Amino acid sequence: MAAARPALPSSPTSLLLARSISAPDLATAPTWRRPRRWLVAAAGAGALAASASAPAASMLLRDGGATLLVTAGAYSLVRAFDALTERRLVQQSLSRKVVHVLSGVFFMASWPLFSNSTGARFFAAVVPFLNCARLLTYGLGFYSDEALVKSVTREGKREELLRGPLYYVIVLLIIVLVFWRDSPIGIISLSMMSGGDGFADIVGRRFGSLKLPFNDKKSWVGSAAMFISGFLLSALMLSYFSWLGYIQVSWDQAIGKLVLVALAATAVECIPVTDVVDDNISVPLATMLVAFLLFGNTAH
Ligand SMILES: C/C(=C\COP(=O)(O)O)CCC[C@H](C)CCC[C@H](C)CCCC(C)C
Ligand SMILES: Nc1ccn([C@@H]2O[C@H](COP(=O)(O)OP(=O)(O)O)[C@@H](O)[C@H]2O)c(=O)n1
Repeated sequence: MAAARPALPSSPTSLLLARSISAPDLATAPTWRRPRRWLVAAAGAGALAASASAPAASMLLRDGGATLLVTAGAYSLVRAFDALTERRLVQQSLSRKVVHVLSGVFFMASWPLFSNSTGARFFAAVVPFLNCARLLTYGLGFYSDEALVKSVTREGKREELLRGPLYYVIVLLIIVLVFWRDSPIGIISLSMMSGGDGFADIVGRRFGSLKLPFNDKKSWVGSAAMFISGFLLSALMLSYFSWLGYIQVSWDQAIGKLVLVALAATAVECIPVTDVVDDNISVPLATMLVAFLLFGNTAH
């Protein structure tokens, strides 16, 4: 009586495995040549795991690639302004502020490069984290990076890296981890810090002859530039993320709320507390508070 034929495995890999010993051989093959049941089961499990984790693998690949790309972008931005400052095509104080504006805006604009996985924000957070480490390393003098110092400091002193620039990048890290791209609070806070505060300096230094009565270091024009650029950039970035489907914006209410948030951020920026709290801390914190009170966690 012919020996009972073992049931052929059904999953793709185990079929492949079994095919290496064709079906008729299975019945007559000596025991040592029959695939062990555990081996067939393991191969089947592997095939199932591989087919189930394909999307996860592609997300991992996408997030890893986006992290590398944005990190390279950050490095290139600083290098570009180092070259412009070196060739005296851009003043050092202007270079710092343009890097201040562009790094926040470009970083926010890069967020859709990352996948929809729950871990995507942690990949995005790697970029400000690496720049934190970079600013600390060079600001504390463990190594020197003249390009970085020239493009993001006013007086070319490495210790300056440990104040404004470091606070700025820490705020970027917090915004990515806490709010990410599906909350208007982070988008508006980053817009006010990068666009608002950045243009307040750029415009105020040039045209700000009429100083504020309560703060002779700031001007009416600079504060107006803060309000207008912060409001416009916030509206632009809310539109960007809304258009991409990350948030829903009810513009009939959002515009009025954005005006109030921009007013609050501008008020905080112009009060004379810079000696106590850096603008890169006070402006985003004030914006987060007011945006949370007005928007909650939705942009309605
Ligand atoms: C100069 C900066 C802050 C100083 O502000 P303030 O004291 O003058 O008010 C900004 C420092 C930027 C930092 C060196 C680089 C940050 C890069 C960012 C995390 C990612 C940008 C990516 C994008 C694609 C360019
Ligand atoms: N509201 C403002 C803000 C800045 N500014 C001008 O920009 C310069 C730098 O501003 P700031 O001290 O806020 O600079 P950061 O602390 O943002 O780097 C000030 O000394 C003013 O000349 C202004 O005129 N009005």
